[in-house]
Amino acid sequence: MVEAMSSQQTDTDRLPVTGEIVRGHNNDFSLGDVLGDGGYGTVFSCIYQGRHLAVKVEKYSKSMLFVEASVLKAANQRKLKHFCTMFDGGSLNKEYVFIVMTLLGKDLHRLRAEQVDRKFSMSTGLRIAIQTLEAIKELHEALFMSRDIKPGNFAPGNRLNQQHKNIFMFDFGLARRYVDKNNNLHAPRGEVGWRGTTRYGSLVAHSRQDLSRRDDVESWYYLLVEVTKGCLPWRLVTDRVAVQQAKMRARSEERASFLTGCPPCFDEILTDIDSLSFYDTPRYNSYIEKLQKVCSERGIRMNEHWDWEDESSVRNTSNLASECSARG
Ligand SMILES: Nc1ncnc2c1ncn2[C@@H]1O[C@H](COP(=O)(O)OP(=O)(O)OP(=O)(O)O)[C@@H](O)[C@H]1O
Repeated sequence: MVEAMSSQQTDTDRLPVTGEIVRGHNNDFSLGDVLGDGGYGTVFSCIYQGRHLAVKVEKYSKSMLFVEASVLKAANQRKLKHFCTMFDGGSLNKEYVFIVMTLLGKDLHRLRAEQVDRKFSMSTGLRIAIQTLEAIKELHEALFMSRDIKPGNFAPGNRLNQQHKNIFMFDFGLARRYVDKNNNLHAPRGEVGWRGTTRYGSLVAHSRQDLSRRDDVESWYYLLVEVTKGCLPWRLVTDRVAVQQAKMRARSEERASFLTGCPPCFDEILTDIDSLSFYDTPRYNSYIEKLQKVCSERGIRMNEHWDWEDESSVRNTSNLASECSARG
């Protein structure tokens, strides 16, 4: 649907704007409001035949949308629950490429920032953790790894489409197949460049080594602590080496304070993730079962309201910027 293109910048590169019509392989789509901006493109809302959709557009020469399209195609063939449906896609000359997909709600990074004290309830946090790990398991079963697991790459579905109870994974710009054409696991390539996001990167990523499925799960673990506890110790640290050191202390002398207030099974999950090597298949089900057990012990039902569906837990966002810099 969307083909690989040259990485060379062309002088025809441009992005369409709201009101413009983009022509897919099957249909034309009129671009609505801007929902978000990414590295090389923009995501627009779109209504097509009464359906609420999102159109992600990237400049032609910079685009990685062909990777994204491959992931969604594999996910859709398998009817995976936590992935958008890709309805169409295309390109215009050498100007831009686009894909048309399921419309999602705000991402989990933004939703947490809008909560009182930037903190989800334990109910919302644990249920996010379970669904995001299910999504990672599905992605891995489709033979891709994300290499950029973080709250900003997950979002609930849209209420307009009755998908608001389901958390979706999106943005596969850094995704990679971890098997070759014969379905054999790729061998580690030795030292590679940094990929992903400093706050959620695994220790292997910090040491610039090649990533595997276990690194997605380690990144998920940082997401788990952040969405349940409300923050990570290195939230205000920007220097990558200092973040790496903080992640190492969180496993040794600062382990107790890192996991203060967390259910005891978080400690067991971290020990287990740290025991995995490059080729191992992570024990997703074991972690999901542990988190489900915590939910049932605390009387948390899987279909409860999310915090963001409850007006009283959403704060006035006018002071967001100053509080963010104070709290990280
Ligand atoms: N299907 C969707 N429905 C609704 N909003 C979306 C959808 N996909 C992306 N967005 C919004 O657009 C923003 C940018 O999307 P995305 O992260 O896919 O782009 P990107 O270019 O890869 O971004 P980045 O450079 O931040 O990695 C997201 O944060 C999100 O708010």
